[in-house]
Amino acid sequence: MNTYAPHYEPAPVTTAELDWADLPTVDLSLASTVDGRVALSRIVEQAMQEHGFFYVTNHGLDADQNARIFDIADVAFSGVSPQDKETYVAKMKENGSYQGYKPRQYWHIDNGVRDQNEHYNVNRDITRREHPEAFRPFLPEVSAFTKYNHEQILHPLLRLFARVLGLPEETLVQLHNYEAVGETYVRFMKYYPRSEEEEQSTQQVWLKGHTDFGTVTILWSQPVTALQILSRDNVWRFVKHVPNALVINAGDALEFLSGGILKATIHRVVQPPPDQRGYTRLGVFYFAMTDDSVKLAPLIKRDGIQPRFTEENAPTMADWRTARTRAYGQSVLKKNEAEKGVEEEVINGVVVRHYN
Ligand SMILES: O=C(O)CCC(=O)C(=O)O
Ligand SMILES: [Fe+2]
Repeated sequence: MNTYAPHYEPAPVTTAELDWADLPTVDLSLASTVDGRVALSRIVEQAMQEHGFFYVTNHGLDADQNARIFDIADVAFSGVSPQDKETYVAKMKENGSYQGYKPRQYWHIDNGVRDQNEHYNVNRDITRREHPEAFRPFLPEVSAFTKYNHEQILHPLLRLFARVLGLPEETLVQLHNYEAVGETYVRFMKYYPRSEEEEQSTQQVWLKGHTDFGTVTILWSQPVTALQILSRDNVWRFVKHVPNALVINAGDALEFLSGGILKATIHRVVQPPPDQRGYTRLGVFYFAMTDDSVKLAPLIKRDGIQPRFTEENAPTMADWRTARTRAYGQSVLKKNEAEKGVEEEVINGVVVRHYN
């Protein structure tokens, strides 16, 4: 018998008419045959060129299993006392790691306004850290969920990305071992409604435009519309909720490994449309990174595309994620004089951009 968790009921789907990103869909049930993988890799290739994001459907978990994970996610916030959250806070500065709680208001957004979201981040090796007492009964399910994301979703996607790059199918899978030392983790994330003043001072931005640090991000679609991607025509477009689908994007590390062919797409979170304001927004993610020891040098080179690192100067996955985690939302960013709303910092010799 699974431990009881109160049901988290998300906001109803918005009826607002918005500028939606028209993202392609990868039906993962087709990945079991070679022909299927060839066809899907073409969809992935085009999706990555045109949008940098795509949906995944038929991943194998049903609507009830999906709802259960969101119920468990909410236990980390509604079911844990403020004192316990403090006890299990992440050592972002000391360790360059998000494992544990990222408290509300830890990040600076804009004009002195800080974020209104909290996370609970759990390494796929759930024994790496201790967990708040109220959350412990759910650890076996969380562990099964990370294993499922890793082996049944991440690995099949990495095989498709390898095909897109013209590499042997297992090339990227071999860099993402479930058992190896590395940061790949599940993030539970809850956003809280903000004051009118906070909305105005940040021009409705809840989470600045950024790229993810790792290789692949698996976002479990949820109904509160607020995620936007920066389209290739430089317009921010909303990602529409698709029930029980996944929203997939590449992060910095996959961009580096692919020699710049698979781009880490910039995305941000903004205030939801009027009919969804006043609700909390609960998210579930699987942030994949390579094993810590992997050097993020290009696996392939293509004419006309300049890789960000060479074999000599590439950081390891551990170097990159710890540097990014220490700096994110904390470092003083420099305004880019030429481009409005763009701020920059330099990490491992690479300019990292942030967008308002
Ligand atoms: O909340 C979302 O939809 C996206 C969050 C995000 O981009 C992140 O945590 O990196
Ligand atoms: Fe992100």
